[in-house]
Amino acid sequence: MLPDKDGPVVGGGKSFPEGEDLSVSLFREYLRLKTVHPDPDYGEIPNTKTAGLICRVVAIMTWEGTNPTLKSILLNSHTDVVPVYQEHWKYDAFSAFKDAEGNIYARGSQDMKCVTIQYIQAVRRLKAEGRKVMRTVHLMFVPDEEVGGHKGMETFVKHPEFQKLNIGFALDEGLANPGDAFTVFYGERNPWWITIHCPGSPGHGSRFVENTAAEKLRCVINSFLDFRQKEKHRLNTSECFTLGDVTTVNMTMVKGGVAYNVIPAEMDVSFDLRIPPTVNLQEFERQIKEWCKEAGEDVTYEFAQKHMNQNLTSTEENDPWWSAFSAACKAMNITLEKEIFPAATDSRFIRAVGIPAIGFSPMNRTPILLHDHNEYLNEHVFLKGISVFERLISALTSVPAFPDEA
Ligand SMILES: CSCC[C@H](NC(C)=O)C(=O)O
Ligand SMILES: [Zn+2]
Ligand SMILES: [Zn+2]
Repeated sequence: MLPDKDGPVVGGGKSFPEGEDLSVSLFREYLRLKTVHPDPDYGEIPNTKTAGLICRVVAIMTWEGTNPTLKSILLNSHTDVVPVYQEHWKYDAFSAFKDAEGNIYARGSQDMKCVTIQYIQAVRRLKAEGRKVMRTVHLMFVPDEEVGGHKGMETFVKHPEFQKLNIGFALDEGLANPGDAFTVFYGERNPWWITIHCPGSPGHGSRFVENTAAEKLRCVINSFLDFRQKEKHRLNTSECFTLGDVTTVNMTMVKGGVAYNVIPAEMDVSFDLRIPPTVNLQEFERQIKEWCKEAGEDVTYEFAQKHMNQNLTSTEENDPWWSAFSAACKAMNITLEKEIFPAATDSRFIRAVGIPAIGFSPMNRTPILLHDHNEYLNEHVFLKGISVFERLISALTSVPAFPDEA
């Protein structure tokens, strides 16, 4: 249940700084909760901690529409945040310190505790104005997005409780935009995390042993990094490309060897690949197979992540959801920049079950600081975002019934 009027929802009974907007106080209060990996505290669930169980909570708040049989709107946000290197922060990363310019420093201030509170406050304001919505709104708070979403959204989208929500359209996180425009994401690159195993002949470190693991490893690394160079060049020489339009390749782990003078029997290398939805994934895997074959005998690969779904959310003007979203932004004089999200969010699981989803965190004139040291968000940008969500929620909940919903 959402409260009807302004009043402390989080941290009830606490006094907030005098003169501060209540929404800002609630935001800072939420930032102080340590939902940080590797041991996020998702709340006090009786007996789970004492029983030594791992607690993963999905919370849903519902604002029922006047026509609850119609498809609903999902406002999704994750509750966890990534760890910090506290020594590199100007302030305690969980104190939500606000400086003289109104910049609020905290882990999660951009990713994505701001959006969570903005959703809640937008709904609260609409309700306080006595507004009714035609389509039902669900606010969903999910754990574990930052560690791949396996025990969070990936599992939950397959649950009957999720299906019962009858979601027609979803909003989820986006990224800040340093300029005046706001960025919206209508798709994501597929993450592939791959390890290549290079076995070879062992022997004494003083000899020219044939068929060594290192020679194969070198060949594999060259193939992947040559491709990386080409993609980087493609990005840097095209005016209209963003990171989401090219494949990134990063070598992130190398393993192998036991001593200076023992030629190892195996060396392994791992890569983080992010592949745009326009790439033919089967062909790309064939290319990887070819690189392994060229590297030598018995070079094999295995995936730790291999996402194959390439669903995109329509941003055509004749799409009713997009048309409502973009018209609301136009009415607010907001310029939108449409992009493919370069990393992976919970939207990929939502799109994979056929629900259109837009990644949107309303933060313009803000440097992209997610996962970075000194992540911050200005309170005025944060407050503007609440008004933006008010308009968007009104517009999306008013999308007329489709023929199949009547
Ligand atoms: C592949 S699961 C990991 C998810 C993580 N998401 C973000 C937004 O950093 C990533 O893209 O690495
Ligand atoms: Zn996030
Ligand atoms: Zn994140």
